Amino acid sequence: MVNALIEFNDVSLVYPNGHKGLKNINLKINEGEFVVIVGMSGAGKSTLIRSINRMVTPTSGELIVDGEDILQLKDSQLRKVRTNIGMIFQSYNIVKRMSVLRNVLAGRLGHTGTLRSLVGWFPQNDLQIAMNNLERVGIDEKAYVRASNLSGGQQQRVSIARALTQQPKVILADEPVASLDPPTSHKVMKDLKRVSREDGLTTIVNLHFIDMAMEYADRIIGLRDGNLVFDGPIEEVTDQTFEEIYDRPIKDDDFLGSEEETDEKNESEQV
Ligand SMILES: Nc1ncnc2c1ncn2[C@@H]1O[C@H](COP(=O)(O)OP(=O)(O)OP(=O)(O)O)[C@@H](O)[C@H]1O
Repeated sequence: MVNALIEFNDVSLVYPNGHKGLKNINLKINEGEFVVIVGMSGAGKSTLIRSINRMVTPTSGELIVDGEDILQLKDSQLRKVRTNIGMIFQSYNIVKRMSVLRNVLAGRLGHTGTLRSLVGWFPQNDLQIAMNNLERVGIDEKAYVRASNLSGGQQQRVSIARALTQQPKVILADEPVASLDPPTSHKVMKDLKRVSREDGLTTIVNLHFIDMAMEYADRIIGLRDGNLVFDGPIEEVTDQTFEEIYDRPIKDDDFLGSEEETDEKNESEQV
């Protein structure tokens, strides 16, 4: 049976300045789904994603994550829920002066405890989990390299490996490829989709290019001005769907473009 892992019931979020970031959102996301959220800049994509681990806090409604209304949780309970949610950001959020492996091991923090990790002591099992995840995204040979020496695409793979090492149920990815060139963007999205599938993770990704959304989503959620204006499987999505979500005709700029091969070495040199 498919269970809803995440459920928004009439969720709204009003920012302190009075701006309505989310307006009465009703939404169910099932275990194992790969959902892409699309919408114009300012539509509320980040707000929606960041509500799920309460990086921002909705001001009304009910937001159930893995059986708990996270809007009712106290700090310690919230920390527990967050260990089940891996986060991937546009800017990678890795510690550049530390090794790749150390960055990935940070994914074990919720399991191992901060004190142990501060002194750099991780159980052998954690090391194995981290190395295995580096291997899965193809950068295990970089484990002992300083993270600052990696290309953008490689740094984003480190952050994917870190999220996996957390052994979460949910991955939230907020514009994960917005800083990467088109071919690297496709490679990173392919990795993310593959590992999510392999681990049966529920994955929610914000993307702002139509072709990327169409290529990787199982299901598209469209936001416009804080409202949910589309929710359906990829098979039901047409150009017109995007025109309705964007409230304007589609333009060339809405497409990221070519997936053609790139030389990752060149990419490393640029970063
Ligand atoms: N802390 C804040 N205080 C007030 N308004 C905010 C705050 N954060 C976001 N907003 C506003 O809420 C709306 C939704 O922002 P959000 O970042 O969720 O949009 P988005 O769809 O992710 O856009 P983008 O693609 O540009 O990142 C925007 O109008 C934004 O200006």
